[in-house]
Amino acid sequence: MEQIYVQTEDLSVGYHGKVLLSDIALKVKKGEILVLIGPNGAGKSTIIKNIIREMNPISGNIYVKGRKISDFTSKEYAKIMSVVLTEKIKTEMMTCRDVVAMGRYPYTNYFGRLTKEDEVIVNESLKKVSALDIAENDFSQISDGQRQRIMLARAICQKPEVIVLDEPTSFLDIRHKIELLDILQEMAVKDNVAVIVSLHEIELAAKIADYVMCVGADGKIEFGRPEKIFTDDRISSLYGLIHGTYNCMYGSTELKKPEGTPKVFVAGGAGTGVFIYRELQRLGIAFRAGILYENDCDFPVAKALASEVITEKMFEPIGKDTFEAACRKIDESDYVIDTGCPVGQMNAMLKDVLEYAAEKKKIILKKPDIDTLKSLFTGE
Ligand SMILES: Nc1ncnc2c1ncn2[C@@H]1O[C@H](COP(=O)(O)OP(=O)(O)OP(=O)(O)O)[C@@H](O)[C@H]1O
Repeated sequence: MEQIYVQTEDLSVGYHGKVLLSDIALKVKKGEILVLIGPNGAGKSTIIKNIIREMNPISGNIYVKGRKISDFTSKEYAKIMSVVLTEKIKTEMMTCRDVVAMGRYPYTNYFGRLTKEDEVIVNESLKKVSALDIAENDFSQISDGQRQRIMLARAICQKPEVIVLDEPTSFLDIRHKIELLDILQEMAVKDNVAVIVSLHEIELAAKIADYVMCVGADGKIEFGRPEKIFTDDRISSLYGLIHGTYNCMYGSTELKKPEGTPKVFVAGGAGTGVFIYRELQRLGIAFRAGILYENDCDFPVAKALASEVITEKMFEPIGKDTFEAACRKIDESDYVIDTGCPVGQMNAMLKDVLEYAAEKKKIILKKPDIDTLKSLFTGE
């Protein structure tokens, strides 16, 4: 039977009696990953601090296994829940192995002595986060990313039923970010752990979340499946994106489009345009792009950066109307960039577009490198 593991009821959280967030309706089952996303200062850590009992709710309740969290003893809670926070823990003369072993304390005897089995678990946890090589290093003298992995190993070592992590990827390089997410996924799927994690990398959140909680700067909270939450408009308004755009499907960001009247037409497609569009953006040169299908991999970047995109319906040959629309835009341009898009039956008219540009004596740049564009448009 599916079991709701962590759940809130009429929960309000905040500081010094002042409510920061209210009506927090959160639930996670065993084997599920809940990801908290939202802008800086919205309150993700505050929710997490209430779940891990570092703070008390202003009102309402949090339940784990159907029991109010305030009813658990510290040792009971430590056996169920492990926590990975970003803040530095103070340690004196402790090796990384010692810190990881602290995760076994809820299970050790009064003197905190580790059994052989505990030691095996400590080793396995160090191995899981690829940290065996730094196991004997002084914990206070390792990098931020290494420290984050050691703290994860400590949490794994605890063999929890719930793991709560606040921005665990913030200091990790891409390899270790992926490893961390892989570990969380494995804990959820194989070990049936309930995972609650806050992330700033929304592209990663979209990949591992079973459920997402968006915490808005205005205190608005939304909870749902990733496919409902991750829409370009929602993410744009959640983070107040004004200097660029975010594409949920590809998990990519683009900076803002160049302003001004476009004098460049980029004839691209099949991924040949992306670097040209971005270079024009860096140079601040407004441009038009075409003729692209909306399912072309150049399209999302062109849509984000070009002043205008001439498109054709998916899976249709480029039609006469679209060709003529492109020609009109070429008339208004001084330069036409041929990005070298392969031409086949469907987009055969792209060749005609380039021929039209030649007839109209436009300056045609064929597969220009970035230095050529730079010297042409900036004189450098
Ligand atoms: N100890 C505190 N006392 C009073 N206000 C606090 C305290 N800690 C945090 N806040 C405030 O509570 C709000 C939410 O902070 P919180 O750390 O929960 O946000 P967050 O969503 O985790 O942000 P970030 O993404 O930047 O880590 C912020 O306005 C912050 O300034």
